[in-house]
Amino acid sequence: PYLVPVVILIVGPATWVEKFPEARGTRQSPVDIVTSRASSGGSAPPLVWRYSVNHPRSVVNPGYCWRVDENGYDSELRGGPLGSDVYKLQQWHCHWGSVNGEGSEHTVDGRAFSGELHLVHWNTSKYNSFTEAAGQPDGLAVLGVLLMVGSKHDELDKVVRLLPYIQHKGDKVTFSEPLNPANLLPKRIAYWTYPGSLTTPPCTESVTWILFKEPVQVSAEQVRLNLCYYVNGKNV
Ligand SMILES: O=C(O)Cc1ccc(OCc2ccccc2)cc1
Ligand SMILES: [Zn+2]
Repeated sequence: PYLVPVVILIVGPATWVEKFPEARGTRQSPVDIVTSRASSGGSAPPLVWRYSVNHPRSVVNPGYCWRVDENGYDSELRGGPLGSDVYKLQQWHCHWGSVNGEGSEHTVDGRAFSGELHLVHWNTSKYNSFTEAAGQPDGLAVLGVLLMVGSKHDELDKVVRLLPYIQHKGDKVTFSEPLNPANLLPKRIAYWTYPGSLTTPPCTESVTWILFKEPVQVSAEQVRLNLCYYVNGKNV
């Protein structure tokens, strides 16, 4: 019998460990949140945040989904699991799936959501730059917001309506319409938190994850707009 050449093509997360040893770590994200195993918050102080609203922001196509850069404008996230350090919003971005209902990074009791918004903050009490903080175990704090299909999200629409103008990787558009990132968060601010990592290479274990329990609703059209523009950063 002739020998059939067997080529095993390993792509995606399975190959990340080769290039990014951190991906082999013990606090890798995302995870499935097993709600029955979550301990109660105990006496953690309240999580508080304040964001700048009226400043120019840029929406970028980084090659996956989209990212909004805060361009260093003032903001603060403190309290909750963050000890006495003050964190600042660097950027926020989203993760969408290619099939509705399967886009989130985290799952809750095995259930995936249509998408997940990440507001990425860095520890300004201890570090001098985002890049420096991104390499430290207490360097980053990411607020995670689960997205489900429902009514249209007006604040998020300020970004979604710009997507047709950044269809290719590297495209960027700047807008000055007032936008309050706090309006992207759910009404109820109960959350799960755990020490984790970047969910994309270099998978550095530098993220304190804070995932809100209450999903936020976005319209089916908003999901479609995200899906049709961002499947692996290529416009489709
Ligand atoms: O939100 C996430 O998925 C985690 C995450 C957080 C921050 C992040 O920043 C990318 C980055 C990391 C290190 C240096 C420069 C840029 C990339 C991913
Ligand atoms: Zn993310």
